[in-house]
Amino acid sequence: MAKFFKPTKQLKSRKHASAGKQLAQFSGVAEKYDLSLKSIVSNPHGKVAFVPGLLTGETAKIKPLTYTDKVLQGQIIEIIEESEKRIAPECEHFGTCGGCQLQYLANEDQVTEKENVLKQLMEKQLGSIEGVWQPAITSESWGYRRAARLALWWTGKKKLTLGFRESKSKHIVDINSCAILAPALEKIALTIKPTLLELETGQNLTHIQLFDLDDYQCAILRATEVLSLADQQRLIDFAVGLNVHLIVEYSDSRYDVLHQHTAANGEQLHYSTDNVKFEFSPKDFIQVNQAVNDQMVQQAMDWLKPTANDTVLDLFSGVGNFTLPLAKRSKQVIGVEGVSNMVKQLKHNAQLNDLTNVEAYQADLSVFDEKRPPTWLKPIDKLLLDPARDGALAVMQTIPKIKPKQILYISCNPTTMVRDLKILLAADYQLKKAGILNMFPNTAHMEAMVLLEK
Ligand SMILES: C[S@@+](CC[C@H](N)C(=O)[O-])C[C@H]1O[C@@H](n2cnc3c(N)ncnc32)[C@H](O)[C@@H]1O
Repeated sequence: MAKFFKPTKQLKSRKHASAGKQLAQFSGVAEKYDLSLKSIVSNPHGKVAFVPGLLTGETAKIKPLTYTDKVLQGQIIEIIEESEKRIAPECEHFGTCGGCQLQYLANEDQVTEKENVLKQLMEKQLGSIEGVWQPAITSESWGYRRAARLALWWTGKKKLTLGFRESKSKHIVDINSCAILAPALEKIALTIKPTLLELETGQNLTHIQLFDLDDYQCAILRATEVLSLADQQRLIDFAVGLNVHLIVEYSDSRYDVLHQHTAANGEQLHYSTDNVKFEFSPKDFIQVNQAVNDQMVQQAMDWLKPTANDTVLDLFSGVGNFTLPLAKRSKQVIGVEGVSNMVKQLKHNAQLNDLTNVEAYQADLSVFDEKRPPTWLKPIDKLLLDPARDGALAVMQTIPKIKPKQILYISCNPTTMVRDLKILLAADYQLKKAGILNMFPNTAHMEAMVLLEK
């Protein structure tokens, strides 16, 4: 049968809508959540209406923003009937700042709702998950971020906005508080501003990166041009006052340590988990919620149970967050990571912790060439993979070649995780355990850990 090209209807832009082609406002009931915890709301337009900020069961007056034939994205005008689960947001920047959008739900309710949507997705796509579900890994809902990057936006020599992006905008919210940061980092972010405003060459500064390390805090100011000597002295005075390890890093990667914290001792940035020390550079990926990371690594070891006879493959290994705890318990561990600096860092971290049974490879795991199998591809006993949001579709092709008895999949995107798990189930693996990790409380981000066995 001939197929005819049918143009799809474009999303109506806000501009278009405000020009008179807007769908009528309506009152609707929030019926259930989607994967990003937006509510799906009943509506008279015959579309699936997604509305953020609404709890299941609530009735609200909704303004349609954009729509296609089937889907409508709406905005709350007024909540008519509130859920008893709704709580007052704690942060004064709620609604403007792009972060922490779920703070109208208590932490335990956020966890329950995230679990519910993931369970429903897995049951729908993968079949029964009876007996598989495990308790969630959680942390305090505030003060959990041990690393953060804040923007500095100058609109004149003496006008500085310091904070995070506004929701759906490039503008920066000028923060007076940020309860999501570890308290020591919040203190630096808030107290450095008056010093920055005193600088004569302050407009050279574009960002501040903050790290709450095992034994001290580090601030890295990103600069486009060298700061004047007088400004460097002002920053040194600030860093000495707060005892912060302070670095200015320039666009060409040169950097000056303006104040050396005594605990820094010329070392790199570092964190510890499972009695392993991990050094990293500011550009490397690290897990930002230490409490969840500590539990996540322990649970990975408990579920995968590496033994002294096992060869384990750790894909998307970063600087070795799972590789090195695995190496402490296994015969051999192979770590594979795409960013070559992180591969170097992983090798360095293995040495730093006297682990001699680690091999580390750089590879792009989003491609798999059947004709040129990579050097890291060899038979193994167990596989751990912790991909980025795209998941690990290409890696699925390697599974029949390496034949792991067990696979531990850690995910930050349920959609790609379920897509990949379907392939593993079709290859005769069975789901044994699954649960969520609430790595980012007060946000809709969802992480999960799943164990499969042949
Ligand atoms: C979610 S992080 C996990 C890192 C590490 N397992 C940890 O816990 O810190 C995902 C890692 O995958 C790496 N990565 C992303 N895409 C990749 C690709 N196509 N090939 C190889 N590595 C990739 C990233 O650089 C990052 O280090």
